[in-house]
Amino acid sequence: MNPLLTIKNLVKVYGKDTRALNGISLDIYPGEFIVVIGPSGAGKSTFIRCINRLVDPSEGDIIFDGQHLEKLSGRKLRKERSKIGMIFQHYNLVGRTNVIKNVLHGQLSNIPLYKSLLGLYRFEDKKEAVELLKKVGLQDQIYKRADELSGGQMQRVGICRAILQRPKLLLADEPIASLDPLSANIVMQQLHTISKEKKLTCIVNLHQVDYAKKYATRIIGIKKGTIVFDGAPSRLTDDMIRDIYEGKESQMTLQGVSGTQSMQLAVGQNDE
Ligand SMILES: Nc1ncnc2c1ncn2[C@@H]1O[C@H](COP(=O)(O)OP(=O)(O)OP(=O)(O)O)[C@@H](O)[C@H]1O
Repeated sequence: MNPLLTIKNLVKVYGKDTRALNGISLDIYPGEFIVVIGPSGAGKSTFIRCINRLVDPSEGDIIFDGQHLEKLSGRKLRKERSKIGMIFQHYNLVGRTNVIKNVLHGQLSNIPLYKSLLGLYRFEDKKEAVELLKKVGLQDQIYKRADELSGGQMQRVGICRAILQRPKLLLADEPIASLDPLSANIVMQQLHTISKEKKLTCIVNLHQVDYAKKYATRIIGIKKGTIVFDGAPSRLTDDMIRDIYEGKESQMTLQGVSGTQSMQLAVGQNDE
């Protein structure tokens, strides 16, 4: 099987000397559900954002679906980017717009501007938007304004919008970091279920190691801009987790059976 995404020697330097990524190389294959873990400041967000060029890399190759994304700009970049869905920590919904229109924004790059301004979305897009909203349990909120929803509901709309884009790759940058444990559990479960159903390739940044172990087909551990672990969740031992988070306080959360209790474990008490 050919990789969907190949990253070679990816380096990102912010300003003069903040080396956020220090030469990351890896292949990502269709259908993988990858969770990226690592302490705060390790470079997880920078890594995800370099893939869709929200952040411009300083060096390296990003070969997605046969295209060198690092070389593209303008229309060609927008075209390739439309194949990559993104889920944000703070949802990035249009608050004054209703739920279904927010989901339909996933199709903005595929319809002419005047049609989107007039709300003239295709029938099949509207149908799929409703089906997706049903799937995540928001069928009763379809015409509600997005800013009237809870954080967990907003993120479920964010997932539907990203899926309606019909992407080949889905990126999620700390999708549950702003949510309470119960909502986080629901959002992770739905993200995982929908991605599996749609056979999507996903890369998700998380602080919670327990979710990484529960859902990932492969975990990437990043520390100081370098990959320090790359493998199956079963291979990630407690000692390795400690090494990854050494000197930092991690948010390893142990979920209770109900998913409502969470216990914070501090790994390495010598926090800087
Ligand atoms: N726009 C920016 N300008 C300058 N430095 C930045 C910028 N964004 C990130 N950095 C720096 O790059 C490094 C990696 O940051 P990044 O946000 O990628 O890490 P992270 O692992 O996602 O952290 P967190 O889990 O806290 O979100 C950090 O030292 C950070 O301060």
